Amino acid sequence: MIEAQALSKRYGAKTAVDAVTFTVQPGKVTGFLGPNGAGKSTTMRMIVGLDNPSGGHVTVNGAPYARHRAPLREVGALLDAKAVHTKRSAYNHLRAMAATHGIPNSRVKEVIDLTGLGPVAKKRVGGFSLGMGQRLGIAVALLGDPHTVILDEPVNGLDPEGVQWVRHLARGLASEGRTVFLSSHLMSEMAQTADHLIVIGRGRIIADAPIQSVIDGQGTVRVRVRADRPQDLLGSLAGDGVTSQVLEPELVEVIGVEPRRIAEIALRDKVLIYELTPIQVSLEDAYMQLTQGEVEYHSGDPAAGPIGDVFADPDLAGTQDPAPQAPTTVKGR
Ligand SMILES: Nc1ncnc2c1ncn2[C@@H]1O[C@H](COP(=O)(O)OP(=O)(O)OP(=O)(O)O)[C@@H](O)[C@H]1O
Repeated sequence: MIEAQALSKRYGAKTAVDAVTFTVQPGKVTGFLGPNGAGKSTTMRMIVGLDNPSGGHVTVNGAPYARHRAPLREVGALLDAKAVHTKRSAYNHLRAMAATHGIPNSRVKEVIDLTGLGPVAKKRVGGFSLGMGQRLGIAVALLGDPHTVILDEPVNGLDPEGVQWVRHLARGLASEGRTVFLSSHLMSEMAQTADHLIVIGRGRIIADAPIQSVIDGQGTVRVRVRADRPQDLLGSLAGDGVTSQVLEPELVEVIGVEPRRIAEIALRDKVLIYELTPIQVSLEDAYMQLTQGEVEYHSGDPAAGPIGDVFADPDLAGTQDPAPQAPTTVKGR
């Protein structure tokens, strides 16, 4: 179990983590989500004693990380796979780590098999691909057979088989009663892996709940509608908080209006509806809504700026796919 109490980290004038209090429970996979720069890695680093808190405290399995006599057996962490720059082979790197922590060689072989590193175990780590480095980082995290596993972006660089493997690994560790805390920007993956979510924005917790509650809590209704006069229907549906997107000439997606209300308005306006399908809101939808206003580093409009200028080059005109129609917010119902 991980317990953080008013945990804070400041770097000069920047507050990276702002008095967060949370508990990561054993027997579950807890996902840690948040926009770039929200404070996820800093929080994870403080949990394993790599950064000192500016305020508050955090314990793992009842004690601060540094107080554990055999920390690798308590907590295994993958924090920065690239940090392993060594001329050693993966096998020797793991053996050295095992030796300094009193872990038998048989466990080294086990984690090599578990992480699929067998074919490259004798190769120098310096020549590893991102994905192999990531697998080695996970092997290190699992070396001490720890009760608590912390994985920062574990699927980064992994191929689809590797992504699926991490999912099964995380679920398997949790089903054995271990505490599993992992971050990822891949919402579809997180949706399949996590039981519980902690969402952080600008250093503060903005959600801490079972995953389904996070999705349901946003109260978003998304409905696909096929109609003979969709533009007329959209005009009548327009209102605050209502967003629509034309997908095909007679197919629109409406966000923010219940299906029954759409049908009532269509009936009143004599618009023929021949499909009305509520769509399951995704974790990504819920996350985007939850973190609106918490994103510090915004992406630019790809149609503008220097890249947009390239597309505007007459020599390139007509060589690009047409841009998809952006969602429109319609107001004034
Ligand atoms: N060593 C440091 N010195 C100064 N500022 C730092 C340091 N480490 C992190 N920060 C800042 O603290 C904030 C939180 O960073 P952190 O890496 O924890 O975010 P994150 O949620 O892990 O982001 P990402 O998703 O991009 O990995 C950022 O604004 C970052 O620039």
